[in-house]
Amino acid sequence: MLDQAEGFVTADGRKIGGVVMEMKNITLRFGGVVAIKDISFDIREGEIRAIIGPNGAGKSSMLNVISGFYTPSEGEVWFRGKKRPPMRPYEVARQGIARTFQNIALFDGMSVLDNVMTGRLTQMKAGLFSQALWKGRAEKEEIANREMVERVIDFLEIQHIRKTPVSRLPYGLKKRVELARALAAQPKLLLLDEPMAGMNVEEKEDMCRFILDVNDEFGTTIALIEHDMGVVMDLSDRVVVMDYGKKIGDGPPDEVRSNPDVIDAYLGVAHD
Ligand SMILES: Nc1ncnc2c1ncn2[C@@H]1O[C@H](COP(=O)(O)OP(=O)(O)OP(=O)(O)O)[C@@H](O)[C@H]1O
Repeated sequence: MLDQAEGFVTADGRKIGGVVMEMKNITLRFGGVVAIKDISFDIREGEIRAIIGPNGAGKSSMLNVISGFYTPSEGEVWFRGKKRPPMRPYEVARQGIARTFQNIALFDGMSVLDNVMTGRLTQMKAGLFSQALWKGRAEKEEIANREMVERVIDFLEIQHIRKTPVSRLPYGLKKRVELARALAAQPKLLLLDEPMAGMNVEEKEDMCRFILDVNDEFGTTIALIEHDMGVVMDLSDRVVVMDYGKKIGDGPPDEVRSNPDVIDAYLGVAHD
């Protein structure tokens, strides 16, 4: 085991680094509904962190707090050693947090390539004015953007559909294009909202492999919500379990699997 401040080594020998994101005593209310009740957990550099729980447990709300879509009613969000003030989602994206959505959010009429290019928008520094003044700098940036996009397209094996409009793609490939767009932003933290939802077994296997490869090859820290327990247990280094807005478990998959509260609340319950 390494020092906890520096990180730790998982049972299968993966090295996990220091804390990248810390959620401290987060509470989120919607009027009278308390979606998240005083939850704390952290996300460490290089890990795959899952958030699971039955329907309505508060998982999406939590992901939306991390991505800046919701500002918590109470508690603090710390990212890379700094307390994060309330921010708009685009500002959070600029800090290096990218996400995919439960219901695919791509530009249907645009090609795969153009969709993935939009992932670079948060990275672009040269505005219209500086593009006019410093053509060279804008050109350099454009080349770097293209290079990153090509690398991601190659990596996720979607070269053959690069010119295809997204509307013509089957569901599993659309999900992969969404992953590509998020990855094109070179995020420090990648949030995946039910990346396997609605997929058949083969598509799930592919997506699983790509998530592991992204984590491994790009070193990307990943936090995901997923309903498929098999997937969660196979993929994740650590799992947070939520139920009725509370945290009822937090630890490596094996530990969480044998936690009686988790078995009661989630694993023993049939889930679609
Ligand atoms: N915008 C909102 N306004 C009011 N209540 C909300 C809102 N979003 C979520 N909630 C409520 O907060 C609670 C947690 O919902 P959330 O969608 O975060 O759960 P979840 O674990 O992601 O569920 P699922 O697995 O069904 O997606 C639920 O009771 C839900 O009805």
